[in-house]
Amino acid sequence: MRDDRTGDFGSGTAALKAIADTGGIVVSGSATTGPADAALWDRVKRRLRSELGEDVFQSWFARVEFAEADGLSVNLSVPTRFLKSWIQAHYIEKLLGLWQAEIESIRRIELVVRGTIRARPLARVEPAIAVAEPAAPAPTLIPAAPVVIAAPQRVESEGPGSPVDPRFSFDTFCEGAANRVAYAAARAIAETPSGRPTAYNPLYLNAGVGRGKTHLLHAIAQAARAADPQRKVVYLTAEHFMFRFVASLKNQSAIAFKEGLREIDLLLIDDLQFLQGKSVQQEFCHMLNALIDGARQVVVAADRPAADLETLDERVRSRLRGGVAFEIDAPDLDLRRQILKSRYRLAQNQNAGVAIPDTVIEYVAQSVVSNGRDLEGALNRLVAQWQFTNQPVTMASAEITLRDLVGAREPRRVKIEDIQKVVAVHFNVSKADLLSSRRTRTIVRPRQIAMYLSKTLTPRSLPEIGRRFGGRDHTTVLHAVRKVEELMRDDRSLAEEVELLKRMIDE
Ligand SMILES: Nc1ncnc2c1ncn2[C@@H]1O[C@H](COP(=O)(O)OP(=O)(O)OP(=O)(O)O)[C@@H](O)[C@H]1O
Repeated sequence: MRDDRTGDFGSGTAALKAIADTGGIVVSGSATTGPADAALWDRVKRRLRSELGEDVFQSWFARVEFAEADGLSVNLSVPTRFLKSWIQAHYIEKLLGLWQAEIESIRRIELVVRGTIRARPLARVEPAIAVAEPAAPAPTLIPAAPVVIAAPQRVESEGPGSPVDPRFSFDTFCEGAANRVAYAAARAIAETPSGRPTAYNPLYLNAGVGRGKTHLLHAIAQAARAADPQRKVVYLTAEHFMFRFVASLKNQSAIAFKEGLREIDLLLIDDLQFLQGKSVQQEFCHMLNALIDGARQVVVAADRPAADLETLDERVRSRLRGGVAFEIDAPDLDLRRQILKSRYRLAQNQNAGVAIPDTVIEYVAQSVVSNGRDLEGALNRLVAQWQFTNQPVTMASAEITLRDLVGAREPRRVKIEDIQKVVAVHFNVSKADLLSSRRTRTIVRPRQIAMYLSKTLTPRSLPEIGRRFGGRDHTTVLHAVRKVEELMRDDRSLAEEVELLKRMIDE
């Protein structure tokens, strides 16, 4: 903690000096914090800034805070796991060196993620960290109404139906392994003329939240009406059905209500799990029987299999069991990519100039694995971040914005084989190419990146990494590591690509 100018220890740093003078043995208390330590940290930051440049400093260190220090270690706190692993991988030696210039006895820099921030409502977006602003602005509050992708334009369906959202069409529905059968059945129903119900009657769609049940029902309703405007198509949520039924009893129009329902050609019932009440369920059962027996098509969607709808009348359940049930699974990676890309195209049409790098879209696809709604929510947040901060969306800022959707996960032990596999697939080369002595550019760069990742993600030594890459010398590995670091400093998109690879390896 010597003052650069005087060579003396600054005033107020007595505690740390005492520790340093005892060769790292803590004299009193296990750690010290105070204005003097903050001054030391300021000095380390000044050095970082001048050695790394303002841009790099702002990207990675502007939100790092000094927590505490003892004679052996310095604890710094960072806002995210991402930042922790980034600094750990790239700057830990530099930090250690700078701290040792202040206190010789320091042996370790500990990075701690600050208290996990509670899940925020979708409307709140934190500022990006990877921006060259002098200080991070306060969180920006986005108006609660959806501003990014236009709000649904609801239109009333004919007769007793619930509103249908024109955006939820077959054109905007992405098909994948998780929903292929349900999608095919939905299309067949929409295209089959009235009076000739399909083999799936009733069709029962079961899926966890946000997996596209409502979207498919709305798509069927719209496509069926477009194919035959005379066809009586009604989309109804179970709640809407209950509301209409109870209201009709009250105003003594129950008979007209029941007759109206029985004339339907195609009935689509959503969220059946919410159907409550004995008389409502009885009426529902009568309607189901009348329609199916009268060769009309019925489609029902719920968030669980019919057998698990415990509050549902056994007669309704049994009638549903007489049809065909399909489940929509959680989207796999390919479907997640499709959904994101289609939503991103929509967002681009509605927000001129919005730019989210491919690597960030891929990051979202890899890390938000739950359902279509969360994917949409993630994309909305990124577009909102871009709108409200006026800063480009980067991998680092996306990680912060989406941290509660992505969910915390302990890093797992990475193997060199995993790295070679992921890098080979990503660059479309074979693992044998990576280990070979071929020196074509298309192989050399992936090989260097794989070596760099092996050095930063595993505890393996340079000679060991060299051995695992076809028996190369440790100096070759060192050269590769330095080369990739140098390239990443000048080429942000390469840096993001490498960051993406890290995440894929950590999957
Ligand atoms: N395969 C998909 N293709 C395109 N968009 C999808 C797909 N799956 C889900 N989505 C989108 O995700 C959001 C949620 O879907 P939807 O409302 O249909 O889910 P749900 O299964 O009805 O969920 P819940 O039971 O919570 O109502 C919608 O905006 C929808 O467009």
